[in-house]
Amino acid sequence: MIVVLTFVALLLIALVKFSIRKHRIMKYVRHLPAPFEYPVIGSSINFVGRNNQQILEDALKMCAELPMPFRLWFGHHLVLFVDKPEDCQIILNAETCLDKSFVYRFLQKDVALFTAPANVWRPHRKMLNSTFNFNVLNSFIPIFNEKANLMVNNMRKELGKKEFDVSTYLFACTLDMVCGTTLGYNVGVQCGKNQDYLEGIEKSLTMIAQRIVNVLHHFDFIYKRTKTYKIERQYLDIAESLPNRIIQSKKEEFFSKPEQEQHKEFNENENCKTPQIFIEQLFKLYKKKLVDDTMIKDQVNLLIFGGNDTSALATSHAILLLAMHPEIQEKAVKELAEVYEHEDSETDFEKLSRLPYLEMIIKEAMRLYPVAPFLSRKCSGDTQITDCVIPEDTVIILSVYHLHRNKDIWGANADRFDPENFLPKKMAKRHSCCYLPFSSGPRNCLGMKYAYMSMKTMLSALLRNYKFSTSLKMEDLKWKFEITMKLVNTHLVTIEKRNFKET
Ligand code: HEM
Repeated sequence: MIVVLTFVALLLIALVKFSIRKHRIMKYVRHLPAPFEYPVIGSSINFVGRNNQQILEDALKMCAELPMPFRLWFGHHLVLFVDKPEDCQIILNAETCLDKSFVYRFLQKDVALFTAPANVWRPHRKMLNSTFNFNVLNSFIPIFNEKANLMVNNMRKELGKKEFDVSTYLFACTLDMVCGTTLGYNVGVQCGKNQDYLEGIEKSLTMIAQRIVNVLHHFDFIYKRTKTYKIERQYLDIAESLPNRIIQSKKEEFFSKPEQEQHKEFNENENCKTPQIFIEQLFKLYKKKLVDDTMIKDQVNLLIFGGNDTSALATSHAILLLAMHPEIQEKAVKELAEVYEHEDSETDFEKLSRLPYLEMIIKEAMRLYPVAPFLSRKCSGDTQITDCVIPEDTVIILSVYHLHRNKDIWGANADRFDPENFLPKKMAKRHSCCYLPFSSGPRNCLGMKYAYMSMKTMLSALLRNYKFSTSLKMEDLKWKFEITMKLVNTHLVTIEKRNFKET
């Protein structure tokens, strides 16, 4: 009896506290549109029992129907959706919006750059910025070449066969690339090795996404008692044990080197041929006591997760769109023919920089199908945007998907695939925050330049060797939320050998 009474009393206190807080906060945002909501639980009930596809469809529909900014209550969280470039610019650059929202907690990497609270993130970002500078990236090109060539060779077995999911090749290739450049280790996924590692990464991201959309599972004391938690843990263990083992052995290798080599700083002016592996740069920071073991593990694991999933998806979308638009595919191949002598010529930085049309294709693919359709931040202090003051503690969702399809910005044909949208003269007239596939501001994607270089290397190798076709149409495509925006249909294409020299 006492237990029940205590529970009821605590519940009442919590409710009163919540009502006072809600009353205080609502005065800032009451004038904004909102979907239907129930007392106390707000709109969260609308998401209960919905799967990852329905959740994404519901969220996209809600954002299309309600003018932004709009507000909703998700349990005790006030959530504000925005999509105006001016608002995105304010939010992504505000000191008060540098923290990530509560959903990033479910990635369970509290000290990685991607998830860390602003005070932990700030010094780390400063230290890690240089680990992705131009010369370091340039040193990765031999790894990109090797892995992309392997993918082209592996894909040969699909010649003359029926439709296959091209993304399976791209996921294996980007994982080999990102492990090669991050860990300095050949995981050999494209050679059939460590398949469980790739599966572990994919499945754990799926499980984390399922947790995000299941409100009850947000509470650790409930979630940790579920079967889903045990399965997620198993996949995470698989996904992390390989990199953790490699980190350990690389660390021993690094610290057994002579002292002067450990301290050797990367010479930025050297045209380096040896890849500047990310983990070795972290060991140098470790030696200076600027990072510890947990940070190294979290940083590396999340970098591999993030770098692999995003680049593989964006490149798969680009291939699928090119398969749907043969005339654009041919135009891209014409550009490649002006830069490369043969279908198997190696790529280098100079060649990649002479492929503006290919870059416009990648940008257009990410405009229509942004890998991260929503970005989320937590407001740590009142922040003025165009239509309201965002109160402290609000969760902000930037709808990149709607920003990228806004007809006022992209014109009446915003839903069509047209790489010419990215002609410099057209982009010059648009707001600097009209396009956010890599976010913007101080917390933008650290790997943006890396991603463009790796995606261009993969696409240029594939398009020089194969002609892609598909029976899928843009209107057939169905999407689901799995941390990133994934294609339900899968990236089904057929390939024919391309006669590149005759292009
Ligand atoms: C097409 C490929 C990629 C896309 C679309 C992409 C997109 C993004 C986005 C949208 C963010 C911000 C997320 C947020 O604010 O919630 C981000 C952050 C980040 N990305 Fe990427 N990314 C890509 C590839 C990569 C690669 C290849 C790497 C590294 C090898 C990387 C490393 C990072 C890191 C470290 C952050 C956290 C930055 C910070 O908070 O300071 N990304 N990325």
